[in-house]
Amino acid sequence: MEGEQAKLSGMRLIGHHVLEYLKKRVVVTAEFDSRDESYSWILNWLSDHPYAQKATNFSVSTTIARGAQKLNGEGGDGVIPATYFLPAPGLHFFWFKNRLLWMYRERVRPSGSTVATAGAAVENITISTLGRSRHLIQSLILEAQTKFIDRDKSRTVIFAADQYGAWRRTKSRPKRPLDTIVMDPKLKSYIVEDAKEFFASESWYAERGLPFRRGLLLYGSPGTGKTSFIHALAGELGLNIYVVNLSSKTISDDTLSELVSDTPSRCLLLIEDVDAAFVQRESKDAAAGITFSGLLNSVDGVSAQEGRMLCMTTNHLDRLDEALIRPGRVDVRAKFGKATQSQAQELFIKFFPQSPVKEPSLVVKKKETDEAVSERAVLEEKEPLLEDTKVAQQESTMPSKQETEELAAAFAKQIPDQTFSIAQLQGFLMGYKKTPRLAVKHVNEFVRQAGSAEVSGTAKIGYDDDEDHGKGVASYWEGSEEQQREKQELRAEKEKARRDSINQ
Ligand SMILES: Nc1ncnc2c1ncn2[C@@H]1O[C@H](COP(=O)(O)OP(=O)(O)OP(=O)(O)O)[C@@H](O)[C@H]1O
Repeated sequence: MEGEQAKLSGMRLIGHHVLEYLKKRVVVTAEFDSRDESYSWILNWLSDHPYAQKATNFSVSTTIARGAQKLNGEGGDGVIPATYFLPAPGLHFFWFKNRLLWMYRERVRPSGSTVATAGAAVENITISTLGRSRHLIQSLILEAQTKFIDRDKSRTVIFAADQYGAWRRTKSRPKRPLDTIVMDPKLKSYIVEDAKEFFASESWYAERGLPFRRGLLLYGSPGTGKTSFIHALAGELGLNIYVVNLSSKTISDDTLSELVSDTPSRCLLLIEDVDAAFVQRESKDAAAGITFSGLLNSVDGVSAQEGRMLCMTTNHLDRLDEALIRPGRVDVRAKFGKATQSQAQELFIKFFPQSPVKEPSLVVKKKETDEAVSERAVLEEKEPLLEDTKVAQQESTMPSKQETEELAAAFAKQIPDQTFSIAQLQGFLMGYKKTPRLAVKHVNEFVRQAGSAEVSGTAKIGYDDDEDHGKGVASYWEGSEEQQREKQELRAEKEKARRDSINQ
C-alpha cells in the first residue's frame, strides 16, 4: 500500500516537472516586483493601455508608486490629484501588437518580513505569452520604459531610502525653473556652470585618474532657499535627486554605503541638515543612525558611485567636522544669507507677475448714471473713503509693470537688510496674493511685529511649504487682526460691487 502511494506521489512530481518544463518551452514570462523601478514602468504603461481603460475589474490609484508604498505627491500638482486606472489583482488577458498576452497581478508578503515591516505587502506582476521568443515582451518593456522616461522629462524625480535600504521613487515634481530662486546671480551662475562643467568632464577626470565626483555644500539660515536651489539645479541639469536622511533610524553605515553605491551614475545625492545626525549621535541613541566614519567612507569609499554630485545642506557650518568638508569631499561651498533689500524687491516682482490688464472697474464706471455720480460725490464729501478702502478699490485692477516695480521698491525699502529669510517674506506675501498694494501698505507692521516676535518667539512667522521637511504644515503670516478685518471688508466690498454690476 505504502509502495503504491510513493509511486503515485512520484508520478505526480514527475508530472509537475514535465508540466513546468513544457510551460517554459511554450510560454515566455517576465516578472516584475514592486520593489523594483521597472514595476512603475509597467503600471504606468498598463494605466494607459486600452485594456485597463475598459477592464470591468480595476483598481484606482492616485500614484504610480509601488503597491508596498503608498507614497503621495505624484501627479497631484493640480487641485485634483491625477488618477490611474489599473487592472485589479488577478488574471487579465490583453492584446499587444496583435498577439494575446496575459498578466497576473498579485499581492505577496515579502519573505523575511518582520514585525517592523509587517503590512508592507509587495506586489508582483507577471506578463506571459505563448511562444519561445522573448522579443515581444522585451519590446513591451522597452515601450513601457520609454513612456515612463518621457513622462519624467519635464519633471524632477525624487528618490529616498526605504526600510530595506534600497532606493524608492517617492515623488516627481515639475522642474523648478532656476529663475524662481532669489539669490546672488553671480553665485547662482557659478554653481550652475560648475555643475554643468563637471558633468561634461568625465574623460578629463578619467585621464588624470581622479574620482569623478563633486561635492557641494550649501549653508545658511533656515528658509533661505538651499533645498529649493538644489531642486532647481537638478531641473536645470535634467537629473534626479536621491535624498538620504541621516537621522533615519533604519539607516546604518552599511545601508548608507549600499545606497551611495546604488545611485545611478548621473544624479544629485542630497544629504539635508548634515549636522543634525551627529548632534543626535551624541544623544547616545545607539540603535539609530550612522557613525561619522561610516559617512566619510560612504561618500568617498571605493564603492561610491562615480558621476554623482553630492549636495549637502546645513544651518550650522560651524558644527561640521573639518574632515567632512575638506576639498575633495566638498569642492564648492555656498552661503545662503537672509534677504538683502534688492532680493526682497526681486521677490516682490516675481511674486506678482504681470497678468493681462483687467479693468472691471471701468465697466462699472461706464454704467454709472449722472445721478449716481453726483450721489457718490456727495457721499464722498460727507464721509471721505477710508485709506484702505481706496487701496481696495485700486486692487480690483492689478498694477501695471511700472507700478509693480515702484511697489517692489517701496516694499524693499521697508525691509531691513539681511534680517528676514526669503521664506519669511514669501510667507508674508502669501497673505496678499492678489493685493500687492495692501502688502506694501502693511509690510511695516509685519516688520515691527516679526522683529518683536523673534525676540519673544511667540508669533507665527515664516513660511514653509516644503514636504521634504516632513513638517507637513504650512504656517504663514496671516496679518494682524486689523489686517484680517480689512481684508474681510475688502472682500465684502468686492462682492457688493460684483452684485451691483450684475443687477444693473
Ligand atoms: N532664495 C529663495 N528663492 C526663492 N524661494 C525661496 C528662497 N528661499 C526660500 N524660498 C522659499 O521658502 C520655502 C523654504 O525654502 P527652502 O526649503 O528651500 O529653504 P532652506 O534654506 O532649504 O531651509 P532649511 O534650512 O530649513 O532646510 C520654499 O517655499 C521656497 O520656495
